[in-house]
Amino acid sequence: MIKLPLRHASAFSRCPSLQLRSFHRTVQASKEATIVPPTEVLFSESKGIAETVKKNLSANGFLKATSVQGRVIQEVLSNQENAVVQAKTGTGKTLAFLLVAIKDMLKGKSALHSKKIHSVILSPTRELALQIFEEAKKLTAGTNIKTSFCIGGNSKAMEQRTIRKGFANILIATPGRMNDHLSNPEVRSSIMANSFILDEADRLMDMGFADTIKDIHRDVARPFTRRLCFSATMPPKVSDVFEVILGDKMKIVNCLDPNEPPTHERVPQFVVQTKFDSLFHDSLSLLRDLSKQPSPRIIVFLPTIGMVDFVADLFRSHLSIPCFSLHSRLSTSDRRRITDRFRRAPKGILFATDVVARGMDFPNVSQVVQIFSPSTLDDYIHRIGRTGRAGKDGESYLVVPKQEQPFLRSLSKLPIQNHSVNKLSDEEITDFNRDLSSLPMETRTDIIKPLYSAKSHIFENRSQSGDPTELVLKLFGLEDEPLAKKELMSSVYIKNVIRKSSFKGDRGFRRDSRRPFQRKGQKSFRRF
Ligand SMILES: Nc1ncnc2c1ncn2[C@@H]1O[C@H](COP(=O)(O)OP(=O)(O)OP(=O)(O)O)[C@@H](O)[C@H]1O
Repeated sequence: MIKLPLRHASAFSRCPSLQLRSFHRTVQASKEATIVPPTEVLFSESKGIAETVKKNLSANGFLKATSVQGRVIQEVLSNQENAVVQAKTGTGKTLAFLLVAIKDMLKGKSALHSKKIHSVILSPTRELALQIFEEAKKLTAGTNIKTSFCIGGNSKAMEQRTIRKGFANILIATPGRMNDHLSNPEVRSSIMANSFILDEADRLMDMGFADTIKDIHRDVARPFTRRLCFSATMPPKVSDVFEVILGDKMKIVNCLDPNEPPTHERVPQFVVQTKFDSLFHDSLSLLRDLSKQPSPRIIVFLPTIGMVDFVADLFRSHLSIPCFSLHSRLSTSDRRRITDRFRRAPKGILFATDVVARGMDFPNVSQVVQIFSPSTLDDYIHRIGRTGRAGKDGESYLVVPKQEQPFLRSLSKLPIQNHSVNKLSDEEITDFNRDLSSLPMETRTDIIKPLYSAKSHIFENRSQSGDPTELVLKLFGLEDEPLAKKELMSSVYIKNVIRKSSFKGDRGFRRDSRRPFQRKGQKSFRRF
């Protein structure tokens, strides 16, 4: 039980970055103290929540606040302070910040008939922005509060009309599209923001959006605007950027018990370590076994857009369960359609990139499977957070080649157990390999190149991994295709990896998400 001194964040130094750095140190340091869980908070008895909103909460089955919601109601809703809020995945952070946005808006009676934008909420992905929009609509039903969204791929003209007509008191947006709109003076003059909220705040800073976020903050925030940053992970490296957003005074609400892992104990975590050329076979065998459970709803994360389509198409005919694939190269309408179909499917497997790794709240996801490791430990935490939400159970499987030991070492503090899959029979392997080899060589070679770039840390230590081109050629059934090897060796991805692998020794696993080819300080526009 840790009585975190964090509740008196103002006791920290006036310098916010020191506050946040102290926050990180304090959370780490306070091992021996005791966490005081919040008292049970019933929405119906909470101050600062409008009666209509209370009715909407009850109508949606939300009677009691979760831990983070209770802390936000008690420590943030009741004042005007900026705040950084950290809580585990799937614990209701969205509702927590929406309650603040609505309360801050209703504090001035004028807001009830206002045509202004009183709350700007930024999300790292279109899917998450739409999900927050749906939750905001439920909460504000029956009030005069209008909610809208601005996301890439949506009609910009229609969004501007919505803003001009005053139908966006709460505006949920992705950073790029929000920044576009802010170049329009009419949009800028429509903003009277009582709150500026960053959901998945560390991701927003990490995706190379930091400068864009600062630009939006400059155009949106007024002296009276409350700034809020929410996430399950707050790596120290974001402290400096937060300083620009949060100003010189902030409340730090940390719901993580530093004596517990940042993941959910009710979600057992397994790792399947395979030989490189058995990665597909073992992944398929695992998914086959998981598909036999009563209501299998599985999300499979893969490292590149090409791998998502390739593996989904290759596995589909070997699995007896609907398979969906989702990534950022699809149109917004296709992304919405696939997201909705998986959300409603009684059973199915969604193969995806990290486009759904954060925030996405698909109901009753039974397992998360990751084929190859994610880029960072935080990404691992967010990905497995797609299951075991709202107190439900789930399972997590990480299927990696033995060359990914450096990443597994970074998971050493998490309760991960080894798992052995039932091996495919020789006949099943022959059947699978026949399908694999029937795919055009160019298609398979094209998939390998970005995979090389995404997983180059595996290959840099050639003494451990062997000849990396041989490994991946064999995985894709191209070991006997000299043209494929020639094509690979001539590609820039491979040249960079081989150049970097000339450095001796195990470069170890990267602690941050900078791509291996990124020069220090280069923006990381991670596409997923
Ligand atoms: N008070 C509540 N009572 C019951 N269920 C709730 C409550 N608040 C939220 N939920 C449900 O919990 C689930 C997770 O909520 P939400 O997506 O906001 O989590 P999160 O903390 O934002 O997760 P992530 O860190 O992954 O973004 C949702 O299905 C939501 O409807």
